[in-house]
Amino acid sequence: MRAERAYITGLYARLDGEREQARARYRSALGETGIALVERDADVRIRAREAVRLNVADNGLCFGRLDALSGEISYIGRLGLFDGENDYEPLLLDWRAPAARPFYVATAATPENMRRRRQFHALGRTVVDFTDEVLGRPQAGERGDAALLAAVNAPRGEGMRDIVATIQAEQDEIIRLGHAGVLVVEGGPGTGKTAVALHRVAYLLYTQRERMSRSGVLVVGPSPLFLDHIGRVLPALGESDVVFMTPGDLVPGLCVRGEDEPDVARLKGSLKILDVLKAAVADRQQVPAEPVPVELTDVTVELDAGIADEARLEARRSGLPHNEARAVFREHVVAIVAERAVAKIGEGWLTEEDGGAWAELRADVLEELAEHEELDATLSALWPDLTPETLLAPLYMSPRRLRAAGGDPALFRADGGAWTVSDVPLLDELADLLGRDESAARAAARRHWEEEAEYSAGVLDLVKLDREEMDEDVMLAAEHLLYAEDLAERFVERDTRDLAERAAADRDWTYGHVVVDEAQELSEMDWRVLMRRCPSRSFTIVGDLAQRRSVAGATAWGPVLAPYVADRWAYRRLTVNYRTPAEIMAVAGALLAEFAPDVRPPESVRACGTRPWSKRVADGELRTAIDEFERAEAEREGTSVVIGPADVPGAVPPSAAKGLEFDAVLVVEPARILAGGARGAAELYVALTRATQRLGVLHRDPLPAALSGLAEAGVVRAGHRRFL
Ligand SMILES: Nc1ncnc2c1ncn2[C@@H]1O[C@H](COP(=O)(O)OP(=O)(O)OP(=O)(O)O)[C@@H](O)[C@H]1O
Repeated sequence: MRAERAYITGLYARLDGEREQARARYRSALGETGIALVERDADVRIRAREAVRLNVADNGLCFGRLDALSGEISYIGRLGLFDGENDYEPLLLDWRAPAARPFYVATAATPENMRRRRQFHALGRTVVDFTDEVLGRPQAGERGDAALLAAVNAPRGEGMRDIVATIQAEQDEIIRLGHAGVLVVEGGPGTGKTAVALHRVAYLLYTQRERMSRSGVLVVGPSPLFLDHIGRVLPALGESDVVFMTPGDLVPGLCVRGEDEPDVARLKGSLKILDVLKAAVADRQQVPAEPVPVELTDVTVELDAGIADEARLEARRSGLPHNEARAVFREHVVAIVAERAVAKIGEGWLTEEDGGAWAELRADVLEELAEHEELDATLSALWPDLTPETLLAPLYMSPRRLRAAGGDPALFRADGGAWTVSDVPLLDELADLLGRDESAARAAARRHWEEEAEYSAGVLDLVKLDREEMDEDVMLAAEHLLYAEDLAERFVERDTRDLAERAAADRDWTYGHVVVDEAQELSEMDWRVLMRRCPSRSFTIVGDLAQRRSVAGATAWGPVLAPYVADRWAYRRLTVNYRTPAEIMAVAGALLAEFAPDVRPPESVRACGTRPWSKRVADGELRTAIDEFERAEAEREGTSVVIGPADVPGAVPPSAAKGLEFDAVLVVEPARILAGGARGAAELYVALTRATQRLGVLHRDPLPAALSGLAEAGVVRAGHRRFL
């Protein structure tokens, strides 16, 4: 123990030394002069990142040691440290380094040329204990799991923690999997799917740093609460090039939380909606019902349905998106209108021989048409410039438009722009179908330019204020040389925002890797958005079909992925539940057997010695019973939650608890959760599997049969703690 303490104290000393150097480099980068601002910003950012990387390791810098059969010893930790004075010998191996792998996968039966695994337990920077496993000698059980059990039993605090010290072999295999394409990881509740996916991100960022830190990683999770819950894990591993989003945030500028009724969500989530969107765009490409007169100086011609139809055909044939095809439409209308006008004007006084005069006439007419405001207005009415929002909102609000596009009447809503999460993939799809609205882009560029020029003019004004203190000649020269707009141009420099910020704001950003959590909830249309964001198809998809709540979600992975990668995707299963103790999983498992008899529940890694309980309450007693639970939990360490139907005060619906966990969970009115919609059983299953220690159920209606394994509260059984 003394030797280990000394070694680990030495590691912290080395870390402190490196930190001090990194801070000094950061400070000097901040003060750098004589280089361009852009370069300095980049340098500062690199140095800041270096300092952050070294800052993450204050707790559990080193958590293990491996002794190989060859006698070689390595220490494993959150980051790599090298001995600067001794040929850069590794002092501490980064957990992601290939040489650290045996630490996670060696077992008594397959020792991977290792003799012993040692796991340290620390308080702050001090090692207080360690456990040893001797490998290569078959023994009962796979691993001496003291460290794992301590980790999974510990009370939960703010957010999820990383699991680097106790990654299990089946998890490690997934984290390090060399598969470059789509990987689906399935497993029951609490099997560490989220933890594994996040550690895989850290691993990919470590092994493919160059590529990943250029393009970043996108993590998609079910709710902002969930993203908060997992938000600490990657920063704790020193990673920051990661963007977190819910499906409602996938289109920049939108932050949508509302949901549609299940039937509408199903319609919008299906690929069949694509035909409706295409037809809705086509429906906005009109021909005039009555001929529209186009008045020119010398003649008036008519823009009739025939002309518009011909031009529309050409524009559609161009294969360009709607807004870009508008130029083709315009060009054809103008060409035909011009021909008619020229023929009309020249009729009777110009002959075939008057080639030059015809050409001149045509040029005059075209010039007039180019600036013709009424024609412009007519063209805009026939083929309007559209944004996804200005197409979709009026479509929802108009039964006529819906009918014309072949949309289900159920898609109607009075407030067209009250976006729901199911609208987000439709808006994203429309961005492609409509193409760029160049006028908007140009206006934005102009605004940007004007703002910059204004800022520069402000700078010049400031300079002028100082004029008394400046040499008059120098001042004049500066004013003459630095026109505001020139100055603005100098300020238009490379974007200096963080990668995560830039990526989140840019619909055309393509990520190096995408993690999809609770992936069973995503609709076919959601998958299209995600695939567009990652053309290289590098995905870690984690989910559990049995926990699916959304009617538009996946019932199998194959059909969801086939349009993008055919059958070229890898599948892995996780089988051990690290969250829910065996006693609670037994109850949840009985429910699972009822609604998904083919799915095997995961096996809990531990029992907690306490049976989950139920209590029947009379109508007026529910509130008091909830209060009682909350009071009892407030006195304990850890976290708790009440999960129930939306109308129970103080309760959160199961959907809001998705992916989260709490030390204690009180489920209220399970029969109503079960009966509440097409996926009620899955919702109740999610609710029951959130607890790491204690589960209670309060009910007024009779308990669903599947929950008969609960102990009735008030009955004290030998060996079981009493609740309430
Ligand atoms: N190897 C491990 N060591 C310690 N804790 C672990 C390990 N694997 C998972 N856990 C813990 O188990 C709990 C459940 O993990 P996680 O939330 O990733 O499960 P999940 O499969 O995503 O669950 P769900 O499907 O219910 O959302 C977390 O507290 C996680 O830290």
